[in-house]
Amino acid sequence: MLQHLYEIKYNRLFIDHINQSNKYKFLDTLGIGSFGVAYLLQHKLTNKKYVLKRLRAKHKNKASTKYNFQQEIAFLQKEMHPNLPTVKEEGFVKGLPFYMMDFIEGHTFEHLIFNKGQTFSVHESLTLVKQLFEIVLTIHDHGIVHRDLRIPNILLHHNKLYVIDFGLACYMKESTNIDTIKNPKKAENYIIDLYYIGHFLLYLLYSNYTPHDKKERCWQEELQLPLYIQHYIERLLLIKRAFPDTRTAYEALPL
Ligand SMILES: Nc1ncnc2c1ncn2[C@@H]1O[C@H](COP(=O)(O)OP(=O)(O)OP(=O)(O)O)[C@@H](O)[C@H]1O
Repeated sequence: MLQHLYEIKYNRLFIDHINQSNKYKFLDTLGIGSFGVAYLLQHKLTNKKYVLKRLRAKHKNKASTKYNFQQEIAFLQKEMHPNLPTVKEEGFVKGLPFYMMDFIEGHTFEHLIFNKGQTFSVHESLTLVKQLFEIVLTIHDHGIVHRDLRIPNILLHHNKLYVIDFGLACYMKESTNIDTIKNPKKAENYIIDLYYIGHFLLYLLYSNYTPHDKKERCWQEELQLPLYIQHYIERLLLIKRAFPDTRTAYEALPL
C-alpha cells in the first residue's frame, strides 16, 4: 500500500515536472514496467513527440537497479544505429533518474499481431528479421547485447523496424563456452539475442497460422516450414548446433 502511494506521489511529481518545464506538455502514460515508467510528451513549439522514461519509485534506493538504469541511458547515448531512440535529456526529479528520447511512431509487433491481427508471410517475416539483424549486428559490434528482443520491444513504422528498451542490456561476455549454456535467456553474450530473434521469427510466422484441429503440436509440425528454414530457426533456438557468431547467423538467413 505504501509503495503504491509512493508511486502515485512520483507520478504526480513527474507530470508536474513535465508541465512546468515550459517546453513540453504531458500527453499520456505509455507503460508501467517492472523497472520503469514511460510517459509520452509533446514539445509545445514543434509539436514533436518524446518519451520520458523514469525509474520506478520502488527502485529509488536500489544501487544495482539504479546502475542498470544509468547504463541503459549510456548505451542509448552511443547512438549505435538510426533505428534506436536517441537520448535528448537526462536528469533527476527528487532523486529519481529519468531520460528523454525520441518517440518512435508506429506500433510494437505485439500490438500489430495481437491487437490488429496483422499477418506476415514467410518472405515478409524473413525480410523483417534481416532488418532486425542489421540493428543487432551494430549493437554487437559495440560489444553490447540487448537481451530483451521481445515483440513489445520491437516496433514497425513505415516498414522500418525499430528496437527500444535497453533495460536488460549489458556488455558482452566473450569467454562463455557456447556448449555449456543451459539457459539462453540468461546468457550475457550474442546467443541470447539470436535466441530471441528465433522467437521473434516464430511470432511472425505464427501470425499466418490457423489451427486445423484442437490438438496442440510443436511449432515444427504446426508451421510445416521448408526444412532449410526450420533448421535455421532450430539453430537460433539452440535446438541444433549454435551459430558461432551473429554475422554467421545473419549471413545464413534463408532469404
Ligand atoms: N522511444 C519510444 N518510442 C515509442 N514508444 C516507446 C518508446 N519507449 C517506450 N515506448 C513505449 O512505452 C512502453 C514502455 O516502455 P519500455 O518498454 O521502455 O519500458 P517498460 O517495458 O515498461 O519498462 P521496463 O524497462 O521496466 O521493462 C513500451 O511498451 C512502448 O510501447
